[in-house]
Amino acid sequence: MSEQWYTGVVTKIVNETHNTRRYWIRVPEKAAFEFKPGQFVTLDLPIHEKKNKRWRSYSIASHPNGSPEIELVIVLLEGGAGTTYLFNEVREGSELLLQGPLGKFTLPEPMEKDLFLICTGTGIAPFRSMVHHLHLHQLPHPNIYLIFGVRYEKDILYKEEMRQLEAEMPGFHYLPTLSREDSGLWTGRKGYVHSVYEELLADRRPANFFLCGWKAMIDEAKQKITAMGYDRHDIHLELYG
Ligand SMILES: Cc1cc2nc3c(=O)[nH]c(=O)nc-3n(C[C@H](O)[C@H](O)[C@H](O)COP(=O)(O)OP(=O)(O)OC[C@H]3O[C@@H](n4cnc5c(N)ncnc54)[C@H](O)[C@@H]3O)c2cc1C
Repeated sequence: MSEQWYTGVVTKIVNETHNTRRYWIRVPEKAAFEFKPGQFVTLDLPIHEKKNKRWRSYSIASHPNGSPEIELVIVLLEGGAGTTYLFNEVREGSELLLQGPLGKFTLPEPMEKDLFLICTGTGIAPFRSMVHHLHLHQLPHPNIYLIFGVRYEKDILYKEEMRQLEAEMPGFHYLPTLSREDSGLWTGRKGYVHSVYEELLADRRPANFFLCGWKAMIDEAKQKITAMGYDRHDIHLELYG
């Protein structure tokens, strides 16, 4: 774990959806930004005098690739000080103070049980990193179910890329699930993420759960998964707030 602060330079910003942006940040002090898929960085944003009120954490959405650059995917929270700053003030070429890599939300070693990666919104970030990493290095893995909840089809992040990975990776199942889509054009899963893993685990086979996103989804998933008879040690969390 690194407690040093680095100056990163924003090299590219791309709108991923109507309210979510991808930020690429290069850290020139590091020849390669080394981290484990699933880890995060903390940004020190100039939004408050007090240090601890300036810090905002973001999962690394890219996979380790030997370069000094990482990608973050950030949703604008209305009235949120950190994301308002990132969306309104930060441009390509801007500098950001960051610390990392941090966190223990990483793939189990060895991976013996089926993996259920359950997320909402930008909670997909650490899982994108993990799945790309497994694919790139052709690492052996059990069945992986990426259950990704958003409200509408327009909110889905990395859609084409995830579909491509699913086509190329035997045992990887991509399950975007929409809670509010009612256009009639969506033929995929509807409802909340919970009904998806409940259905897939009707046989109660051994499984490992990784949950990432905001409190409401995580609390509900923890409660439902333990009610299904799984041990709390099989549940790993990355709570965004
Ligand atoms: C380890 C970690 C990794 C994270 N990774 C990401 C990431 O990859 N992408 C990302 O967009 N965010 C991520 N977050 C959340 C991020 O750190 C900020 O909390 C978020 O960007 C809001 O910051 P803000 O200053 O705009 O809002 P604040 O003013 O700090 O937020 C106000 C309140 O809103 C809640 N909140 C914030 N966003 C949401 C939301 N979308 N839905 C429901 N409640 C919310 C917060 O819990 C807080 O109580 C992560 C958080 C942690 C702890």
